[in-house]
Amino acid sequence: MTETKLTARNVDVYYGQKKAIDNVSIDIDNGLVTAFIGPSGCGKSTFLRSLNRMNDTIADARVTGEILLDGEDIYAASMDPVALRARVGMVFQKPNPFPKSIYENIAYGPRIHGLASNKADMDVVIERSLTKAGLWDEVKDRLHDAGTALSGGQQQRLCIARAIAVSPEVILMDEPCSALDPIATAKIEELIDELKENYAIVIVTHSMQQAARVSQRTAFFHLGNLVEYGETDQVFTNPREEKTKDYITGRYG
Ligand SMILES: Nc1ncnc2c1ncn2[C@@H]1O[C@H](COP(=O)(O)OP(=O)(O)OP(=O)(O)O)[C@@H](O)[C@H]1O
Repeated sequence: MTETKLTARNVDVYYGQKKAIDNVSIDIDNGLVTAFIGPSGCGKSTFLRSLNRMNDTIADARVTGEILLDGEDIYAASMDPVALRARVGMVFQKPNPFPKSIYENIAYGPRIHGLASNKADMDVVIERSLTKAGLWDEVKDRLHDAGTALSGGQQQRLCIARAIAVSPEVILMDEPCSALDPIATAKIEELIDELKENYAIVIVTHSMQQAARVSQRTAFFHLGNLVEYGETDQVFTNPREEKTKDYITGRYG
């Protein structure tokens, strides 16, 4: 039995006068991976960013409608966006470690959220996060080296470890493999598969092969609309909508 983690109801997102997302409603479930696919500019990243209020950081962006996390309105005045982004973490297209050590990259979040009261507790959080991100064995002897000195794929796993360190409930990934080679991509995909047991994961991807490999649900966006949402197998093998069919058969995009 899956349980709904995030619910969007009639969500519009505007940049100034321009509507980039039009009346999207979707339930995102725990314990599985949901892929957002669709042609460039269809609003996948915009909608993803509305799920943890990252659009707040873009001047001009405005979100209307309702987004609920475990039934709680994330746009309510009482919701602290910093606390929200710990619960709904994000991994970006380009790995973006802080210009600090591997250790400090992960320690930062738990420290500001008060999740480790002393060095021993922090060490446990660091080891646990790096282990879950599949990076511990590769970096355990050089935790004080710069995060930016790692390979691209390792940096992306470091960013995943950083998101995990604050015990999120949801992890949003915006094309997390687009800057990585096939081997590093395969590692991240394996990791996503392992992580889904404990989190709701949403991944924006340009690669339909990747969506088919890693996700259990797929949402197809087109021109700001959510055209089709369903089990990944169904969307790819038996799409309900003509537009979805055109996209997955490569007729446009
Ligand atoms: N910061 C911004 N200011 C103004 N318009 C924006 C901004 N970000 C995105 N847009 C516009 O909103 C629409 C949706 O863009 P978005 O980046 O969400 O699409 P996408 O599906 O993620 O595209 P891609 O796959 O190319 O990353 C596009 O028309 C884009 O030009």
